[in-house]
Amino acid sequence: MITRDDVQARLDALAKPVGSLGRLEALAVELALASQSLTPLTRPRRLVLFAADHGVVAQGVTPWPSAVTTAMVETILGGKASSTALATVHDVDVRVVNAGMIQPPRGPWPAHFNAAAIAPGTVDLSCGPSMTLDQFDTAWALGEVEAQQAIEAGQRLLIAGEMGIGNTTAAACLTHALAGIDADTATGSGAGADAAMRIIKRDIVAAAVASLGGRTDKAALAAIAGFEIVAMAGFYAQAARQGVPVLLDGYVTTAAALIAERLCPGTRTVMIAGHLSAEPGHRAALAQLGLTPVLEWQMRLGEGSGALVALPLLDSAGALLCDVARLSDIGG
Ligand SMILES: O=C(O)c1ccc[n+]([C@@H]2O[C@H](COP(=O)([O-])O)[C@@H](O)[C@H]2O)c1
Ligand SMILES: Cc1cc2nc[nH]c2cc1C
Repeated sequence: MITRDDVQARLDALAKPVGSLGRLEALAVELALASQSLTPLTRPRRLVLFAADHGVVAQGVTPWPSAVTTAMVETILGGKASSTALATVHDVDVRVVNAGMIQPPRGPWPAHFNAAAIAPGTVDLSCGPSMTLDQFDTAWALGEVEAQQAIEAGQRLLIAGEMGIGNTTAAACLTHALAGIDADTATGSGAGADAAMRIIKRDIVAAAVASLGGRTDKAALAAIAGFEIVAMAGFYAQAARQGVPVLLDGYVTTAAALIAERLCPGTRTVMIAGHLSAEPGHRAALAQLGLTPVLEWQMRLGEGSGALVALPLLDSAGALLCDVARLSDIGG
């Protein structure tokens, strides 16, 4: 078991004044602890993008139609999305998973696309449970298998990203239920809700979580989650089981991380927070997991984009631990 003191001692012994690399040293500590290695690797790495649709879109919680989920997945598969541009420039392998879209992307599908769709979108969570327990288990297993395949392919760092119109409503419900913040703080503008739409969204979040009566067991979480969110939770849990670090993206991936930590305590030990999303509940969600974001850049895209922008800083932290001589080796 590598402790914080072990990593700090190694950093302090390097050929540099103690503490001279500031926050980068704190990030190196996080990476070493998450990897349980004093020489952690950040390559090769993979982004798995989970996509799904949300029945609650029918309530007017987002200005975008569900068809945009499909259009964006087609753009991602075509390598023309923000996420794929960032993944390419940072040497990140990409896979795309249809966890439950209403309309699958047009074929032909490339080999890096997993077409396993649980259902054509969730049930509207304002009308009843968004998914069955069986669907929850299937979504969880989908994420677990993606993580396991990535690890068996030699990936040393994993990122989950998501695409799903309406999924910030599910994320707000989960954060309200699991991070102890009220519905108003948990509810943001998502992909562009205006003030009136945000009030509708907040009231739906408040009512859905109130109907759980304080429960946060698997059945309760299944009632308010989305297929891509549960799949990401399974992905994180499997990465943790294998001791492989995960770099979190924004509000939606952190909602998945909260589910993983609730159902598989200890999953958070492999997590590093890439950035603080502009969604107002994100800070509390990260605090619940004991995480400090690398960047605070007011990003709110999803698709793994915030994690990808933070990634070069993680590479820098890893390079310190792997490639810098000790002061004692240079006669200092
Ligand atoms: O994760 C975040 O921090 C985040 C914040 C705002 C929006 N999003 C993305 O926007 C979409 C959901 O927004 P909405 O308003 O339709 O719920 C979904 O595709 C997410 O990837 C993601
Ligand atoms: C265009 C668009 C791209 C996205 N990527 C992630 N969420 C998104 C939401 C929209 C609306």
